[in-house]
Amino acid sequence: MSRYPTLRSCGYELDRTIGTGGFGKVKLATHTLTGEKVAIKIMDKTKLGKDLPRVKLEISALKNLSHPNICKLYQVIETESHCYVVMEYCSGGELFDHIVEKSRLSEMESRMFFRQIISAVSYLHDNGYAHRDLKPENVLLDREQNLKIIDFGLCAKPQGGMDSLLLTSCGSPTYAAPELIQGVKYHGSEVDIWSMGVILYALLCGCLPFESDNIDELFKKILKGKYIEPGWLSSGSKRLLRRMLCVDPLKRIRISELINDPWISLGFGCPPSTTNHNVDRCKDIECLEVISQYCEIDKEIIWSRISKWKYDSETATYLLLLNKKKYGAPLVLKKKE
Ligand SMILES: [NH3+]CCCOc1cc(-c2cn[nH]c2)ccc1C(=O)Nc1ccccc1
Repeated sequence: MSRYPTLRSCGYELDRTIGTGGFGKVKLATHTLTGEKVAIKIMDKTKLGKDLPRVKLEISALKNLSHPNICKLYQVIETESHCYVVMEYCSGGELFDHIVEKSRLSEMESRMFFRQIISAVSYLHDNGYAHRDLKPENVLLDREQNLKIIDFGLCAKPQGGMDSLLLTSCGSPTYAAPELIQGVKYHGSEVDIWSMGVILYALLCGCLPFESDNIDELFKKILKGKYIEPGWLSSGSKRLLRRMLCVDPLKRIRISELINDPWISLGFGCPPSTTNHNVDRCKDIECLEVISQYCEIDKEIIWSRISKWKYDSETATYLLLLNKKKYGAPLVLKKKE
């Protein structure tokens, strides 16, 4: 008997655990109607305590965000004891494992991945959010090696917009900016740039710029901002890393400069895309037709309910059908038993 009967009754068949985090675990599952694989983050509300508001924050952030490099939200299921967040399954796993597998990536492959991170983070910042916990474990790959940023449990939407200061110290020290670990007031956008610098270093070098088993040693290294520049790094990548891993947040490169940095456009001839994507909120007649025939309800009535974006079972079915269409899979729903 499944430990989570709610999920089975909501149309999901659970599979193996694919991750565990501060808030609970993430399990692979199959959406019965469409046959699509999903990742379900399972949180026990009775154990979340003071972290419950962060879960609510992550869910509301994900409901407002729609970008090809941000892990999609499909459905939120809440019971008295648990919260289930149904998300996009990223079959390529963690970027971290991809780097370890290849020991380090070529400059071109690093650039291909890093441009996608820039595109997602600039979209985040433009929408008033800072992630604040960017690290290779929170960067996944889908089946086509597109990059997907996850875990918005520490994201912030400063009340006064991205120019107002934050104070909460959060995220993983290894990737955390000097001002964040010092506990001084900081701008969310600036700490994200630092973490992106740590990720770019990991892509190009196959190791981390600041590491130590001793937390005090680690803090000292971060506050000093000194790291090894392996011989294989090009002058362009060294210059960019120095501008991102700059201890003084006021002198650190800004996202607008990063987008236009020449190293980022090398071989692409143009900066990464920063346009706002809401392709998932489009009205797709084909997908509506499939749901309409299945439910025997007029497709305009179906659309009037889906376009409220309640992230209920109808939202999940529609978004998963859109996924199937994008990958050229047949648009069918499993027959009712
Ligand atoms: N560090 C990631 C482990 C948890 O994995 C996920 C988390 C989320 C997630 C968590 N919060 N928000 C989204 C969404 C998707 C996955 C996922 O697909 N993981 C995976 C897939 C294949 C192999 C290995 C791991």
